[in-house]
Amino acid sequence: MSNKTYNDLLCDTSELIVEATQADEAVFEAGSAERSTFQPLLSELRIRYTVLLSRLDTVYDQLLQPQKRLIVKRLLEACLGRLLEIKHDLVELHLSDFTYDDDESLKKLAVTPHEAEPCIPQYFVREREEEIEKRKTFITDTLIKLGHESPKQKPLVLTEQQAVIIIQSHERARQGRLRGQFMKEIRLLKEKGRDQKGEMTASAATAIQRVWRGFIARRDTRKRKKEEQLLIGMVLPPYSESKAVTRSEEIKQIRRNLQKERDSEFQKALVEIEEKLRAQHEVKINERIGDELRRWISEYYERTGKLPEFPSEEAGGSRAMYSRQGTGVDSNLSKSSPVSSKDSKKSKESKDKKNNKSEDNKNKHEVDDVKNFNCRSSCFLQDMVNANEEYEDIWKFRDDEIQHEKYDKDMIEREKMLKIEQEIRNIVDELMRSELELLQAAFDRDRAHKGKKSKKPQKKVRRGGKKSKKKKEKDLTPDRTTESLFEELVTNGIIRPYPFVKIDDFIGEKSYVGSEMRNQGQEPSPCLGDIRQLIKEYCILPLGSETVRASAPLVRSVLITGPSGSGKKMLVQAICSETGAMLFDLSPANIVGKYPGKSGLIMLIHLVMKVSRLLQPSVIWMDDAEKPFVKKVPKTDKTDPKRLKKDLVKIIKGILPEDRVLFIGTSKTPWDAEQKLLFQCYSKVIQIPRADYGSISLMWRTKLHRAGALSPRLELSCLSRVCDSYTIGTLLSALHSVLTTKRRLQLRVRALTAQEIAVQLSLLEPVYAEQESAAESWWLKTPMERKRQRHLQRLMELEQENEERAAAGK
Ligand SMILES: Nc1ncnc2c1ncn2[C@@H]1O[C@H](COP(=O)(O)OP(=O)(O)OP(=O)(O)O)[C@@H](O)[C@H]1O
Repeated sequence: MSNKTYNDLLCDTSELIVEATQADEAVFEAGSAERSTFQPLLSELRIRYTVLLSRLDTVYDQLLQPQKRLIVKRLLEACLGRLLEIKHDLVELHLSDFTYDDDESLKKLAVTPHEAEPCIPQYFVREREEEIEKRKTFITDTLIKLGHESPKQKPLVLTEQQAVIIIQSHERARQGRLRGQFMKEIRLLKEKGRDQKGEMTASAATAIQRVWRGFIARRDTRKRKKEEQLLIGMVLPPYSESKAVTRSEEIKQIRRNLQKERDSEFQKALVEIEEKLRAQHEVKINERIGDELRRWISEYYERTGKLPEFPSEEAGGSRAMYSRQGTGVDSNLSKSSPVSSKDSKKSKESKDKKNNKSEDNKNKHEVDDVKNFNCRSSCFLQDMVNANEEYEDIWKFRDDEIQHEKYDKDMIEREKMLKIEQEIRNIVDELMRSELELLQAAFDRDRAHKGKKSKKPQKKVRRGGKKSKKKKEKDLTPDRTTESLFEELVTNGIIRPYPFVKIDDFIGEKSYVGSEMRNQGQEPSPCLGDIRQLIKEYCILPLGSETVRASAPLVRSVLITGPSGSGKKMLVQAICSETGAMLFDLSPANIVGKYPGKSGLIMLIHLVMKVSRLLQPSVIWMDDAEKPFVKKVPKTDKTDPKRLKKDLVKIIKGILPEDRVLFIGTSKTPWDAEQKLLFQCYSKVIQIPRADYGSISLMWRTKLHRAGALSPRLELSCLSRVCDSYTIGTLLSALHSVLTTKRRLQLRVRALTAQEIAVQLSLLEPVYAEQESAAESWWLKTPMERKRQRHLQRLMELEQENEERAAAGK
């Protein structure tokens, strides 16, 4: 696709951003309202931002102009951040982590449920490709050095003679088989000839013709039927990448390479233009600012009879001094965002409410809290509006096709001039400050006053005081390089390599009736597709971007639970792969015998916390997460699982918003743990539910199609029905045992049947009803679920009270 395609797409997206942000601001203006009012509004906004995210991702991935890309990235990150904020608002609204899309909103925006699932921006990994590759190679090399991992198998290298011998032997075998077949046919013919005495008659020729024509006609009909079924989507096309898709991927890659070229040209130009401008203007600007300032100070002195106070650099320097003494308040400073002004109003309202202590009002507040909802203020909305306005002002109506999407020199010059002027102003300000101090001292001496203390040192002390409040962790390894710490953790098996898994490979349908059920007052059970979306929203999207992680609602730790084979490990690997994260394995079984003793444990925790920050984004993973908190350790367990019991909370609480570090626990039997301690550690709990019919059916269709084993003879719906108590992992292992190499070769002549898989499945373990009911009753004890139940109960009580009051009034 061409530059024009992506520029047009960006233009359209910009218009959609205006629509979305206006709708968003309207929601903020609504203030506090009933919970039911917010549901469709927030759901619609979530879908809008999801669509925007995927459009902006496409544009950012393919756009060439480097300066335009900077704005697109700002838009992309703001959109991502706002999407996460809305998600957390929806969670607060429903008091459930699962947020089902409103049917009406989907229809209104003409979006399918699949499109309403957020995509993972490609830049998360693409912009760090080299770094990720280097780290992977480092891990593999270290492991090979230690003899843990066998080196990759080298491709088979043959001499010409060896190759000829292999081809010859295969060719001779083929000829032999052909000759054998030929001889067999001759023998059969001879035998037939012996039986049928007499010559072939004309009726025999007709019989042959009839059979042959029938065969041809049936074959053509079958072919036409298949084509028609393919056209209307009743049958899936054979699993092979189409040429058009391959070609479009190639073109995309060419554009990405071109993008890199444009970017390096841009970076080079930034340096060159800055140097040139400095050489031309530095001295002149220096003199101009100096003269201006001196003139202004002397005028001020003449007007007021005293010397002005010079603001510090953080307070804006001489620019702030002009605006403060001149027109009054700086217009920029006074301009506050609609969102924040709303907030201040809201906070004023809430303060007023607090002051009112009458009994009636107290009651009303409680009712308000239960029935009403208030959206949290946004850190991203204003930035998105600003970036979009900037795009509209600078780029929307410009035709860059002529310049082949190269950097804009004038823009760089303007920006660099501003930067240089600011830098010089800071230097001149510093000079002026000392000149003013000298003048003030001389002035005071003249008037026989004691010199006033300047404010600057005082401020310094205060600021220093503030900083010292922050507790600094003791660095136990101050003299070691990151590389040596990295190597140590790899050697000890704490940092582990992981296979590349895409989150979209986690197969599952979404719940299509979720929103409808909620409207009817029932709580729907999520499907596997909803779990995939939740993992994206809580784990992948915040971890991938530094800006988003710093300002979006913080999720420090997640507990993923589910029976064996439900895909817990797969999800952890997908989180790491999609964000290019380092995987630290703190599973009890993995740390047995490593870093022994109390001091060893302190060192282990220190290393994990330090290196995970240095190599961020990082995922700290603990399998069998319930084990540190079990009440009684079985005697057969030699792993000392309680080693980390006391320190886990410390590790998790030590993750700050600016650290792109996520703690993930996975567990098969979370109910074995002491619940209070478990929930102290994990702020979010994701339980993988029993595989639903839709997800199982989708999984069979996808996997069998890929294996080339899908045929009309295979009863897919029957097969999906009998699989309903197995996890996807178990189903896949059954398929794997059925589809041996020999069976694969037979597929063309003997199609796979559901029975074959079902027989294999009967040998494997399903998820037993006891385990399912244990999981269900445990789920009711999770903090979010408890909160939801309390809320529902309070709502019912209030309704009852109202009814009673109404009855008493009558
Ligand atoms: N929804 C799914 N879509 C595709 N593959 C899946 C899905 N769920 C599980 N799998 C596959 O099933 C296999 C087992 O999954 P995994 O090892 O992640 O399960 P687990 O829950 O960690 O099991 P355990 O608790 O026994 O360690 C993996 O090959 C994984 O790819």
